[in-house]
Amino acid sequence: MLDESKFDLHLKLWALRIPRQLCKTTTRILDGYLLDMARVKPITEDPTCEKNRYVILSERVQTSDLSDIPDQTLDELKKLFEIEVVPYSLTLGYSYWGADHILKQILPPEVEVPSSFETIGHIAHLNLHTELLPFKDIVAKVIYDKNYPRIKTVVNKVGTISNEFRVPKFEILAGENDMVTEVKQYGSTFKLDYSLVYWNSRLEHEHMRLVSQFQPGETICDMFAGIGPFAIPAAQKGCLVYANDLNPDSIHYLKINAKINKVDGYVCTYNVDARKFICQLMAAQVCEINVKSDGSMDCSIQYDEETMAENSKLAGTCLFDLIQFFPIVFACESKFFLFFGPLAVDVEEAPNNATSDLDASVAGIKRPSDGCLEEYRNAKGEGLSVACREKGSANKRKRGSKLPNAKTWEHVDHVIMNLPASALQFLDAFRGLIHRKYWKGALPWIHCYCFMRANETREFIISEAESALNACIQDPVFHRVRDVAPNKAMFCLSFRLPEACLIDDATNSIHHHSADGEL
Ligand SMILES: C[S@@+](CC[C@H](N)C(=O)[O-])C[C@H]1O[C@@H](n2cnc3c(N)ncnc32)[C@H](O)[C@@H]1O
Repeated sequence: MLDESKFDLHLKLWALRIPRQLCKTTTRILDGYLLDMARVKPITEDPTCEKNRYVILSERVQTSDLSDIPDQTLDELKKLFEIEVVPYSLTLGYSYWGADHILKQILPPEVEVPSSFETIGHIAHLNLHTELLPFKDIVAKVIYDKNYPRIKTVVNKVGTISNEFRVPKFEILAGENDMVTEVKQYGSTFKLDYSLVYWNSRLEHEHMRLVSQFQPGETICDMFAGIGPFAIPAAQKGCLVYANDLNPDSIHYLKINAKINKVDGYVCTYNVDARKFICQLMAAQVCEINVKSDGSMDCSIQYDEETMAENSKLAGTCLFDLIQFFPIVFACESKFFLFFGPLAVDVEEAPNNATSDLDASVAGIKRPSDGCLEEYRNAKGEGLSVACREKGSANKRKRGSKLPNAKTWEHVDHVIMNLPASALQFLDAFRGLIHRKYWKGALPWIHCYCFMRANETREFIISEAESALNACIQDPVFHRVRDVAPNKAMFCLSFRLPEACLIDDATNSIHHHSADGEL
């Protein structure tokens, strides 16, 4: 328990009783001799007469004869009114002092007073050093008292982050047990449960820096989107965003945030592993699903029409994962055909070498109706999210911005990879992912976040990225995001995906660079 009376400071001061209408002139004349303490006004009510005021004098004025004030100043006052000096007692208590003043008195001198905390909506995250842990409750109470009502919950991280969703465990030290909050960043609103999803307020500038590089109308893929701090502002700017996260709670809040910010028609959400996400989104593929009489389904996937071996890339993909990705669905009796890759452009352009099942069904096939999707939902008993590009409103989106027409296997402008601990290791997913014969325009920019330790160099990071891609990176751009520890910094490595990563359609093989960078 904190004894708040311990912080009371009793001051014995002097005040002048003056007519109310002379307050301004008197304070001007007494400049330098008035009480000068933060958050305490030197003019106050006279409890005995409402026509008068007390002008409280500074501690420098120690006697009632006012001998500490120059005669000249007093003479000036005497011209205005008859000087009347009264004793004035002032008590500055717990509520007056700031957290820093109180904590300095409570904590042992050898312990450093915590100077700041991260604010996430109404939550204060303390992140206390080990030496402060024995005092955590009292520190939290002071932080809570001094910042209420802006702060309603004070938490501290327990242990180190070990889970793949990058969400720390928290203990609530003071205030309400409520971890659902709202944060505003550069005009976007984010709702989140801080105990379930990743959030770092310190990345605010980085989110904006990267989004400022996107142009309205561009297509963005965010492989580790969290609750949307890149995705939402990008969509607000006029981009079409494909946003993925492995944490189902992140996707839950990402969807909510897209709605809150009125860009739900422009943010397509996915909840799969990032490697699977980028493969399914950017590879040109054909998929056939057979619904069996017992409601279960069979699925066969073709890459590039004939490369059935590539099926292994999607091994373990469940149908529900797959169906999230495909904007065009055809139904034919008990079969559903999901067309993507070149087939999705237009049914009439279906290549001759499509499988016989596909050939048979292409004749007379109609665009999917809501009924068809509904049928799938019923068969599967789960929600379905497809074809998000035309629905919804976007009041906050940049006026006049046009959504891109190209499909994601034809063109993507930027790929964001913000999982600094391991994003570099996901770069291998781009090997042979894109087919030159379908791709339109420039290859995407990859923005890959990473950590660099004091004993590592930029060249080392680039060589890691190049060996994952199995290709040389041209003109890499490094941006130092922030220092995360004394010998560890977070960087963003941006580069255009090298041509050498593409599948060369003539040979149906991936271009490789030799060691000296030649093709
Ligand atoms: C460092 S956070 C970044 C979130 C967000 N982009 C931001 O800037 O706040 C990394 C995110 O990647 C997600 N994640 C971790 N492993 C993943 C994986 N294998 N595939 C997809 N997402 C993953 C986590 O759930 C987390 O939300």
